[in-house]
Amino acid sequence: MIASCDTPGLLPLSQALDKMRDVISAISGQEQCELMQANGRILAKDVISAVNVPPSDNSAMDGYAMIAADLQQTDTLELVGTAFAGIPYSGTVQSGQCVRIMTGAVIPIGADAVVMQENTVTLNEPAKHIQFTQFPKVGNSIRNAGEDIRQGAVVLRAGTRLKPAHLSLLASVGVPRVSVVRKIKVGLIATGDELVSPGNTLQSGQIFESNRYALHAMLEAFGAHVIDFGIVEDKLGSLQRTFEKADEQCDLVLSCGGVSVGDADYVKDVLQSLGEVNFWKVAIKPGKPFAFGKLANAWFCGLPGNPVSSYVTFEQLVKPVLEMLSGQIPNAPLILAATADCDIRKVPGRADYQRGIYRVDETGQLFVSPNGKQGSGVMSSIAHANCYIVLAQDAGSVAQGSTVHIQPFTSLAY
Ligand SMILES: Nc1nc2c(c(=O)[nH]1)N[C@H]1C(S)=C(S)[C@@H](COP(=O)(O)OP(=O)(O)OC[C@H]3O[C@@H](n4cnc5c(N)ncnc54)[C@H](O)[C@@H]3O)O[C@H]1N2
Ligand code: MOO
Repeated sequence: MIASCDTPGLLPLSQALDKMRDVISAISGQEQCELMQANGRILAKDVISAVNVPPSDNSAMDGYAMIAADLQQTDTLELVGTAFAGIPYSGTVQSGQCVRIMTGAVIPIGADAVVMQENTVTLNEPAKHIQFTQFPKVGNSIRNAGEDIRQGAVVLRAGTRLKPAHLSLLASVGVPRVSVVRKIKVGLIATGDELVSPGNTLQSGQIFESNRYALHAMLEAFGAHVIDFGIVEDKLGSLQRTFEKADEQCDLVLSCGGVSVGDADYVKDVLQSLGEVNFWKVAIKPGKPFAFGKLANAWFCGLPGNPVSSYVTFEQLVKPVLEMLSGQIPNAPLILAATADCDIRKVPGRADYQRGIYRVDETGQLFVSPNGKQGSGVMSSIAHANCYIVLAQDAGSVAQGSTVHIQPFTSLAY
């Protein structure tokens, strides 16, 4: 029997993700990575700080360090020395004395406050006495030892995807390299007799293969090691052989196309013969015929061939699989409320991921409208959009002025 476009009993997206979470566990391989090369890698172990950051109390300003209580009695102190960042003052500050101090220099023993130099007057040349126009509290302009990170504290948790700020944070605790999860190996397969690579001349009935380019780029952006198996013809034997080869080498095999109910849609049959289907058909639009299962060795995701469907299912279903496999702390997509700028058509039965353009008006309010034709073959709808308009599975059409949910594309980036 041929399934109709909105067959009842499709698996809601949240349940599909739960089913994946139930069976997938993180791979165990890890490797050492120099900090300079670690951007985008996923931490395999918690990092504990061996030091305080900053290591010592130090000055936040160029100025003078003194005993704050002295400036309750007098406005002028004797200048007894200098503290530079990296070259501390070797003496002890006594009552009535002050020390010239630079930003980052260790607070001299005895001193308990710093006054920035703009709030002082140098009385003689060379300077022997400093007059103060600010009367500080204890701790003024002092950065305390350990105020950023305490010795023994967890700096970053296992599963953190390292971003530039994390790298500086790790360097600040003196870590030169980190244990990261090894790259997930992903095999990429496009299926379809009609597909030819860009650079060739199209014969009658052929189209340029395009899905692999976005999928490859998104996999690389995640930090996966991609093994590209190219375009495979719609023949059971060819598909079977390619899947077997990919299964031997990969943690995850991704195919696109051939997963629906047509006479040349063999992907599910191959999955059934080489492994097992966990689920097939999800209640999202586009992307309904998405299939998930296990081959002998690798996990398997069968993405629909329509270009927008393959893109959307990658972001909504495959990306979470990559996070699960790499033990990454899940990165829930940002959902914002926006006002529909126009009526939006929607048929109940599947959750829509319409491609939209949001804008912020002069009062800061967010508005959104669908971007052009919403067909699952219309790649320009996604290429020129900046968000998904997410309409719930049971919802119908939405009237202009209603509140809808959006997922900005920037929040889906790694
Ligand atoms: N009778 C039914 N027909 C269809 C149903 C259904 O429920 N009943 N579902 C439709 C939906 S929804 C989708 S999505 C598609 C998915 O089908 P397949 O995954 O089998 O994909 P193909 O048939 O192989 O291709 C669909 C479309 O996309 C083009 N394509 C495929 N691969 C690529 C590629 N790598 N680069 C560019 N374009 C590609 C292909 O030429 C087709 O035009 O099924 C519906 N049918
Ligand atoms: O579910 Mo399909 O709408 O063409 O992607």
